[in-house]
Amino acid sequence: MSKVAVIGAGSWGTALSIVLSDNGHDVRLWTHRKEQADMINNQHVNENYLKVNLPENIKAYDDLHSAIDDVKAIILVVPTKAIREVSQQLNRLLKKKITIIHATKGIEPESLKRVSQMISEELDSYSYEDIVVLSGPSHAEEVGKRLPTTVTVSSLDSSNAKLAQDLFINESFRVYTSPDVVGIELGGALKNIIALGAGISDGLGYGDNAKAALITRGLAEITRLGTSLGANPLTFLGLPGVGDLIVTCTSVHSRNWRAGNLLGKGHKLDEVLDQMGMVVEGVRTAKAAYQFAEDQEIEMPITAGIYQILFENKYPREVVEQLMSRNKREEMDDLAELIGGNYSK
Ligand SMILES: NC(=O)C1=CN([C@@H]2O[C@H](COP(=O)(O)OP(=O)(O)OC[C@H]3O[C@@H](n4cnc5c(N)ncnc54)[C@H](OP(=O)(O)O)[C@@H]3O)[C@@H](O)[C@H]2O)C=CC1
Ligand SMILES: O=C(CO)COP(=O)(O)O
Repeated sequence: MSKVAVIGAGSWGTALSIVLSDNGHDVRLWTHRKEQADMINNQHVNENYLKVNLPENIKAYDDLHSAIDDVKAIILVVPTKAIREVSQQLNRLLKKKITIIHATKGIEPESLKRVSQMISEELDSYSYEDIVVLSGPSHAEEVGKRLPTTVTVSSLDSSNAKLAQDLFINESFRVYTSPDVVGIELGGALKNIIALGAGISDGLGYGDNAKAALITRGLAEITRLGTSLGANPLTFLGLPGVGDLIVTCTSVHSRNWRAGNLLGKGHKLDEVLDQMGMVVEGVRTAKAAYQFAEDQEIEMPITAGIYQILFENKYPREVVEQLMSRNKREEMDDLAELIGGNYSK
């Protein structure tokens, strides 16, 4: 078994540490807060982030240098906005090339860069091909209780993806591989926008019909943007696409759904984000996707509506009216366009 470092001691970093510990690995969980490291080491809990008891072979560190010393792999799980800063810290410390797996779901607003691009830009001796992404329908709250979960790992270097698969796979955590890094990262990031929308819809008191429509038409938008950036459309029908979209739009565990739900009930964005205490990635991702879609003239009406609610103080009900009164369309034309084909009647 191997020494592995999990960088980021939030809910997802903690849950992934449990999987790795169950697989017999020597897990070093890094946090930038000393008091949190002390709590994990002395009481074996990480109470603000995951309400479970932690195995004793998860050791917390607040010193990054010691955390990554002699490890076989680094799992990077900080929010997207911290990825560059933490990668820069790693860059100063890394003495040799170690496999890096990230499990972060977001994109950078100004550049629309994906997480693997950001990481490889900050690490001198790494290229984009070296980074692995892990994504799929996987709430930390369920993984922490060892409930059955499936995810996908991907890297342009398939040996890195296989290494990640072997590190994580067990009887309650099934790991697939895929070659489509772009699709997997974009699926994981963009579903958070639609989950905000599903939460808003529930907060407004709408029903399952509205949510099913958001999921389905949301998937069409994700696929449209994703394929324009080189993703394989099939990926969006898999675990990192429709799978993650379903779980995030329908689960009370979802931070994005919960934030959306409060917005739908009339709370202001700042107040909602203060209340959450955990990262709500969909907010920054909505800004990134909206700006890109505008620049590239990609049709993303749900994303545009959510952007207006988040950043232009538009009332959610007005956005729903706007979406429901769009021009009449043929659904099959849209669907065919998503896979690059033409539908002829
Ligand atoms: N939670 C989940 O179920 C899942 C989450 N993800 C993704 O994983 C990523 C992390 O999410 P999650 O664990 O939920 O987030 P949380 O908000 O639970 O935790 C984030 C952690 O990162 C730390 N952090 C934030 N900024 C920095 C920084 N600059 N330097 C060091 N540490 C920092 C936080 O520290 P502090 O305590 O100081 O805030 C906290 O420990 C997100 O991209 C999310 O989308 C993916 C799948 C499932
Ligand atoms: O990505 C996730 C589940 O797969 C977690 O989503 P939330 O950040 O909305 O909780």
